Amino acid sequence: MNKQTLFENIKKKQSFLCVGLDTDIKKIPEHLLKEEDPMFAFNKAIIDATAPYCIAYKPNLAFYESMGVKGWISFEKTIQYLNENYPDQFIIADAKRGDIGNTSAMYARTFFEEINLDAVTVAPYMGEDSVTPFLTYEGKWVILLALTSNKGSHDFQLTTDTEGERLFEKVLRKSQEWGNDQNMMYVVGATQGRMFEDIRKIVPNHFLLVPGIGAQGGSLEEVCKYGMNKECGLIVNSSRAIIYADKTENFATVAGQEAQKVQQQMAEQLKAIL
Ligand SMILES: O=C(O)c1cc(=O)[nH]c(=O)n1[C@@H]1O[C@H](COP(=O)(O)O)[C@@H](O)[C@H]1O
Repeated sequence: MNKQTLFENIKKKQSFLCVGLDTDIKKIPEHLLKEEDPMFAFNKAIIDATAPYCIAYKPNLAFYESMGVKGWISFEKTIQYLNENYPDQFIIADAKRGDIGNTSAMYARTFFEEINLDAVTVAPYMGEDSVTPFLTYEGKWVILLALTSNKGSHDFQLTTDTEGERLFEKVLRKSQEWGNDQNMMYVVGATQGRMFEDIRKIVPNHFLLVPGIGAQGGSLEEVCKYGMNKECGLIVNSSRAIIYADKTENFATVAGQEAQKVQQQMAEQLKAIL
């Protein structure tokens, strides 16, 4: 999916919500455990209920890989279900990969050839040759970790070099030599507040993937105030606050209602640019 189509979908849906499919077998409603594939059954119900209110889904690979082969099958079935039934959804593999060039090429093959995803999250730490193999696919996206939502972002990302440049700023600046706003996005945590101002000085036109509203307490208003650009430029993720809002047989309906609440807040914010 290209950037223009993504923005068209945002305008159409009045939403820039990404529902995070962090499907934990220990947290899904008990009645699903008797299904042949409980993780897929959960995802399917969540997707059907939330799809009108979001423009993207982000399955986090850790949740699937922790279940071994079974989890990988649930992951593949979920992607296939999305591709067949909701082709306008932007699908992100939250995998946080990156390795020496030939290994990164294998990761890219996994997510862009073997399984048909739009984007994959990539850690920039190993540098150019670890990122560029993901960028050789037309219409696919690399989402580079820049300034993450967690406490540990202070350990490296927010530290400053001798010239006063912070590490996340170096990531934003340097990576523009490898890709552009048509094939690269950046992860910026919703918990980072006013830092979005500094980020927009370096990458005014790129889309940002923003996790951290909901369970991690980040503010959607603040993200929009400092991070939104004229093409929205934001895909804001919420996982636990939506998918585990209810643990009863009614879970999917409640997840849909939670997604709709976020969508309504987003529609308000979009008035500033539309
Ligand atoms: O890459 C990510 O998506 C990510 C980066 C980041 O800085 N912080 C962050 O929370 N995430 C992911 O975003 C999701 C957040 O989930 P909730 O806190 O439940 O909404 C999880 O899948 C995290 O792994």
